[in-house]
Amino acid sequence: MRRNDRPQTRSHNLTEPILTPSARLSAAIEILDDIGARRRPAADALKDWGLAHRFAGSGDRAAIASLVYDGLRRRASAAFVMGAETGRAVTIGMLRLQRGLAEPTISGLFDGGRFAPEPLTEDERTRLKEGSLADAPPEVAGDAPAFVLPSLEAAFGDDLMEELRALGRRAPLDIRVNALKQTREQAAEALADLGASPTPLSPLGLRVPTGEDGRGPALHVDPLFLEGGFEIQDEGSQLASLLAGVKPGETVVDLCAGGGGKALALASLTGNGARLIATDADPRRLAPIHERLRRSGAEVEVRTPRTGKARADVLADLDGTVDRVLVDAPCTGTGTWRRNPDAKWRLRPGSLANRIAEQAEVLDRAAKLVRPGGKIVYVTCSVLPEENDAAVDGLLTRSGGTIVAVATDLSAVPGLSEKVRRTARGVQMSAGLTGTDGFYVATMTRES
Ligand SMILES: C[S@@+](CC[C@H](N)C(=O)[O-])C[C@H]1O[C@@H](n2cnc3c(N)ncnc32)[C@H](O)[C@@H]1O
Repeated sequence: MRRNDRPQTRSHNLTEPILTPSARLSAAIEILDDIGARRRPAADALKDWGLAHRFAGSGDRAAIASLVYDGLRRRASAAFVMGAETGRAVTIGMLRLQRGLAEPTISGLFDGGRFAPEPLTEDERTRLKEGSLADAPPEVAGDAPAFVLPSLEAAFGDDLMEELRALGRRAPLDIRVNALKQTREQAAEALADLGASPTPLSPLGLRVPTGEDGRGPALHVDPLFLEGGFEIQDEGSQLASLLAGVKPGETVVDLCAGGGGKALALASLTGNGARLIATDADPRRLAPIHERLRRSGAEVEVRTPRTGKARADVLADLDGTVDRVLVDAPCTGTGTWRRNPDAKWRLRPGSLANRIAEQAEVLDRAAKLVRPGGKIVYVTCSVLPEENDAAVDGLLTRSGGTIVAVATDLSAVPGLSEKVRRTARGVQMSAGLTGTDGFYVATMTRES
């Protein structure tokens, strides 16, 4: 159905703004202070602010969220330039570093009027004019937690600063066209009024332009989305699905299926030609998959564990028989900092250690499922070698030689081979090199 033949329920359908740009800045400052003082997730702080300010329109809320997330993207560097870690300092520094506003424009917004932030002080003006990151340490200039810097250096080498800067930018808004419903060209035509254009690497992807403040159209209420014509999925996640190399006729287990992003992609890629079985340790994470399957026409057998510990039972009949096991592992998500900047400041050494233990657990489970000659495809959205090559090495060692690493076939994605970073065991996508989230993919096979 062509777009203009049917009711239009989408586009930038946010309510008229009620707050002035200055009042939105005051709100963002308040929320950033709340996040800092109570160490709470940004989403919770934004929700609470919205509940306490019900008069604000959805357009206001979206703009304030965009300011808060931009502030989090540049939290360390903005604080360095402004010489303070308050919500106000981070917001002012962010307006210059992230949004490229000059001091007079920022001064104009901080006019001290009703609901506006207090006027800039002399010190703030000077810092805005003269402040620089030239003397900032890499973790500050690159806005990353200091404790993961050695891992990031190991991952990126000489490209460290370029990659950190790329991770500090906003992510593009990408969708994966559902090939079970239409071609990419047909979807692009249907979404032409949004300006959707092909993604650089994924043959299934379309990129939807966003506004100056990073806000995009409300795709989740788009008629084509509601008909199952596309899913919102970063290009890197689409590429990881393609690199899984699933072929029609195979029996495939998606061991960490979560809400089903990759399971849906695999069904679409194979034209429902593979036997796909999806499960997850957490039934709540799996729950959205049912509605997504209905919408998309994807055929996936979902096996829901009664509790986390019961998941082994739901797959017990498949041990030693599976052609391909996709392990889209729980990870720190360091490769997704562009879209989830809150996560980098919430990351702790303990949470990294927990994810590494979970990765070993799921890989061991995958090793039991795969048949001799079958493949395990290990995927993370992390750029930390501890969660990537080291996790693969761990399984190879524990398997006593029965599981071996093989090259990941990149031929499904023209142009990727020249762009992607090769590691000892797999391939690493990154914001700097492939322009995607930082997905890692490694392939292993069972020899006997
Ligand atoms: C990266 S997310 C999966 C995302 C999903 N594949 C997608 O594309 O939308 C990782 C998932 O692993 C699950 N998980 C964690 N430990 C697990 C385990 N031991 N066995 C199976 N799943 C596990 C988590 O509940 C989480 O949903």
